[in-house]
Amino acid sequence: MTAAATVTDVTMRYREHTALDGVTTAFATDAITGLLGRNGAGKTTLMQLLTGHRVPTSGRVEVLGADPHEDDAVLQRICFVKEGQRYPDHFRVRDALAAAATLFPSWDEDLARSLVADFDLPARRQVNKLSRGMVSAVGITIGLASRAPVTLFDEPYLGLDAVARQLFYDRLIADYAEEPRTVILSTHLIEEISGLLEHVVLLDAGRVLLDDDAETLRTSALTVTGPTDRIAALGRQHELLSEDRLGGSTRAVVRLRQPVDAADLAAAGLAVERTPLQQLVVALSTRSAASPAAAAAARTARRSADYEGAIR
Ligand SMILES: Nc1ncnc2c1ncn2[C@@H]1O[C@H](COP(=O)(O)OP(=O)(O)OP(=O)(O)O)[C@@H](O)[C@H]1O
Repeated sequence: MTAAATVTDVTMRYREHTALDGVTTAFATDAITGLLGRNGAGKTTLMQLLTGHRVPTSGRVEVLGADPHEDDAVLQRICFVKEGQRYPDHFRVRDALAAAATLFPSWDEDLARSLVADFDLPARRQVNKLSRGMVSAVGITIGLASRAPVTLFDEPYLGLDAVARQLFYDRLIADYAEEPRTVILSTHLIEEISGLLEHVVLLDAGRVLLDDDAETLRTSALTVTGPTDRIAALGRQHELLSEDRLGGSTRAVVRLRQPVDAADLAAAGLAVERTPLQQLVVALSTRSAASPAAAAAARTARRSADYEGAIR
């Protein structure tokens, strides 16, 4: 993998609070990465470091081969779309877009116009008179039309309705296909975007809990329902991330340690389904909160890439 951005052993402290704790990860060039994690996990902080808005307490951040905090040329190639972005009071929509057009060398005016039309944005209205969702649409328009080689969206959908969010996802994937670039997207609406993601970085309390390609993750876990004793037997061979019991039956999210044959599980009276990414993220984050020791062990255990193709 060639990396557009690397983060090496980065710790970020705000006075006594450690927001990021020894984070090491990389963001592949021309890939869409989902930066996931619970509230306060450290996603925005990591994005602020990647975009030169903050300097880490320790560790190294490199974007397009330079320290983003010290390199203006690199900053021109990074677009950061933040939740709740503020604009100068007098700015109309078209002023915000015109300002962005001067900032980003790869700005695509045609794309900007078509997004303004798609989102039904009133170009002459002041941004601070727009609805919350419309302000988000302005940010999304800037993020896409910037065509910046590294584009970060930090929960960019605040107030956007389901139709507008789908429009964002559709336009993102269409434009990315035409002009591949490095996209880092932080969101809590995991299921909505899971189909877009090629890679997932899951943060938990300032640490990397999971760092893997999305396809590997999709095949690394199963949701299995059946008699509790058989699920317990499965748990001796694999890792049960979560269990819900109802009478003598249990439904469990199982992280596979070695390949399993779904037909064998079915023959043993177990119903098997794929685990949606959101459910896997919830199960991993919940387990980590319940048992920090288990989470630490999991972090140092084999990456789930080792389970590639685990479901036959
Ligand atoms: N300027 C700051 N001063 C002090 N603490 C901060 C500051 N910014 C963030 N934090 C703390 O650092 C931790 C990580 O915050 P961050 O905003 O990076 O999380 P997040 O994953 O983006 O959360 P959310 O999903 O809720 O947006 C939180 O505990 C937060 O309270």
